[in-house]
Amino acid sequence: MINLNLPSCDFVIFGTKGDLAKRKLFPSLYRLDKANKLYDNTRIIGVGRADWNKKKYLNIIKEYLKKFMKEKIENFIWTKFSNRLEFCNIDVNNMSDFAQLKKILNDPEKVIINYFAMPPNTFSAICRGLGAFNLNNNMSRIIIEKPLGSSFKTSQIINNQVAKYFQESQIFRIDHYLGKETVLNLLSLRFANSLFSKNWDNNTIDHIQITVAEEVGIEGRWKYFNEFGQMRDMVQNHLLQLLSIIAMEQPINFHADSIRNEKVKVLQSLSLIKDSDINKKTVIGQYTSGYLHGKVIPSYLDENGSNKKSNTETFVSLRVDIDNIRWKGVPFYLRTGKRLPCKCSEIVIFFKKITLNFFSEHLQSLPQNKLIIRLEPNEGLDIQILNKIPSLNLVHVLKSTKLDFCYSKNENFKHLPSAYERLLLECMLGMQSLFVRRDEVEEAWKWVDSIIYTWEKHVKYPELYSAGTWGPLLSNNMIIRDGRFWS
Ligand SMILES: NC(=O)C1=CN([C@@H]2O[C@H](COP(=O)(O)OP(=O)(O)OC[C@H]3O[C@@H](n4cnc5c(N)ncnc54)[C@H](OP(=O)(O)O)[C@@H]3O)[C@@H](O)[C@H]2O)C=CC1
Ligand SMILES: O=C1O[C@H](COP(=O)(O)O)[C@@H](O)[C@H](O)[C@H]1O
Repeated sequence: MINLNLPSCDFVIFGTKGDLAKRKLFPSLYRLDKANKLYDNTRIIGVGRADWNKKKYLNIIKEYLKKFMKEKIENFIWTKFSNRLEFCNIDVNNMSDFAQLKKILNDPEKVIINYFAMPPNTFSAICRGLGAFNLNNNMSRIIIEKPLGSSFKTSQIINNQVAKYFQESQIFRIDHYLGKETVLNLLSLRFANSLFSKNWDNNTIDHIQITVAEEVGIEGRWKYFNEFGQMRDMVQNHLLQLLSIIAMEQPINFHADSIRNEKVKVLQSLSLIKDSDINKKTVIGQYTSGYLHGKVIPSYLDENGSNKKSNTETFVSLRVDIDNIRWKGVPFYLRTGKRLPCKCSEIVIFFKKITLNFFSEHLQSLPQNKLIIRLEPNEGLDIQILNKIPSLNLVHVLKSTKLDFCYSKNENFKHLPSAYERLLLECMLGMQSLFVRRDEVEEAWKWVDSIIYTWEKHVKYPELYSAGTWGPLLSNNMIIRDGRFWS
């Protein structure tokens, strides 16, 4: 149940007809309602450009839920949920339209959560509209989506526009990876287990791999994606957030700023990749047609339908070094791409082999210890260790074996709330630790900009890879050159 000492709230969803609202926000709000996590008087006000009456609006939202939720709509929950719904016809470029919203938001005691599920070039107009009607007062919060800008400079412009109307404590920058259960578990794994907390540095770890592989292609977002590419769409935010959590020092407590302070230090310590290393440490790719699960997949260029040429990357792999005492000499290999063989996100920690002991000769030919953190699917962990094979043999023969923990096989771990459910709830409660602070976004952009700038300077084109494969061969070469292999 929600904490009744906190003020109740209303949600305002700008962009109620958009893809994000349909696929993620309404289903998550429905599930929060089903879990009794919304206040009785919470309303959900959809903002969009349409002449819809309430009946039409309710039908539309019900259709979204039917289409995008795995579970069936329950009549009782739908009745409760639909009573919360209202529609407000606003073109955010017409400031006077906000007067209608002001009329609806008539309870000064309530927190208002404004979700900007809209293109970033509308953020400034929304802020102005809210400001004009004092809807940016201290009861008001905003949630803004990634990517915030397409470079350090453009992210500053957006952050500055928003900061004219809202304090940092009112701004919730969402990165949905931070709401995934398995990502939240990284904190527990690292800091609640002495097994790992004491063995998490360059004395014990050889290298770390972070893979975020997607099966999907561009899914009707070609125009947006072609401007951004995988580096800006995925690495700048999701992958660098994962890396920061894996690499950060232990925060002094769970407070938002304690966690964000540690993450930002990691981002500030990312080594810049020298011009002369750009081909050694970075690989970009673009998919051509291929096969996935026996189906023919069109190339990136054909997905667009207009035969437009493009050098946008749909795949990136990088060797990242962190310039601090804990991580000196431990490379982080990052890889992410569209149209890879499976949807699979995982972090693999490769521990160093033991050198000087009585097994040492034998050990050199055996795999090193690994901790495999499966973010999705098959959420869970594997630990790979060496065990003696039972036998009467007088010498110890060792074999790499797995300790496997899988969420779905454990009664207490079966229900995984979705990332957006978690993040909407945290915002309702005013908790910012799972949201990204301005300096984190900006530090991540500075580092990503430096790489993109070098790619452009050296006119680096993406290597082609067939859909359904693990990206360009050069990505394998990048890691093999260091004497290692992708997991
Ligand atoms: N879709 C996704 O999975 C993800 C999206 N995001 C981010 O979320 C945000 C929204 O994305 P998405 O839902 O895909 O975008 P869409 O283009 O699907 O939706 C945007 C919505 O904004 C509305 N809109 C645009 N201009 C105005 C205006 N002047 N007044 C009122 N409404 C307006 C559009 O209304 P109309 O229909 O009338 O044009 C549309 O419903 C973006 O910032 C995106 O980068 C981030 C991660 C994932
Ligand atoms: O933010 C984004 O994330 C999705 C991948 O999210 P996931 O939760 O399904 O792993 C990605 O497909 C999209 O391009 C990007 O904008």
